[in-house]
Amino acid sequence: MSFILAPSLLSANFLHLEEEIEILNGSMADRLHLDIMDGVFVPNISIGLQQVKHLSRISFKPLDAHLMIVEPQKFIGLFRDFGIQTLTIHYETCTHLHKIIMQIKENGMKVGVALNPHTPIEVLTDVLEELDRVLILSVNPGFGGQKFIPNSYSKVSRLKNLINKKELNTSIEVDGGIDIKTGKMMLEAGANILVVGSFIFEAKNPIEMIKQMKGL
Ligand SMILES: O=C(CO)[C@H](O)[C@H](O)COP(=O)(O)O
Ligand SMILES: [Co+2]
Repeated sequence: MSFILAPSLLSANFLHLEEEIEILNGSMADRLHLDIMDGVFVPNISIGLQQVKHLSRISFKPLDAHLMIVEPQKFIGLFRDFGIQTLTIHYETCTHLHKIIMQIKENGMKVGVALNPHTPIEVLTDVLEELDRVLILSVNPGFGGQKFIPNSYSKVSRLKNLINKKELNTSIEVDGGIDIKTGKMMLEAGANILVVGSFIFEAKNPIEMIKQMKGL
């Protein structure tokens, strides 16, 4: 099946990020997923803006930023300057969601909206036309290595139906607890972008694991 594989750097070795990026540069990964956390929207803090700036200089892969931060609109220009290709914001952090979506597009980036596990897909009905992708969180955001929430399967398949009904080609990205088994399930449900963190970085040979996943 043709799909996009985006390793999440969250589970990489943060003491050796440069080497980790070099490994990914030489792998079959399609894109790189950067989890940005603020300790407010989610109970964790990950990488900061300076790290994103430097990572973007050495990555050969296009970069996606998954913003788990309040007031994401404050940082749109900075992420654009760092060369981020797709900026994904959380529905739950945006009072003026439509306005922020348009600001991201005006800044020349592709735009995604992420939904927490408890947030129904219907909240996006009136902005779906504006989106390049919807990110379905299949764990509660904040940490890598969590267990996949099975309800995400029907959520993706309902979203796929809504996208088809509206005759759109919006991408569906799934993030959290993805491995060979859950990844296959989600592709069957209608996802076309898989974000994979711990399953790749905790593998004995991450390059081989990426290759194996690409073969799904
Ligand atoms: O957004 C995230 C957590 O909030 C991460 O992208 C996600 O959890 C990936 O890690 P894993 O594949 O280990 O679940
Ligand atoms: Co993520």
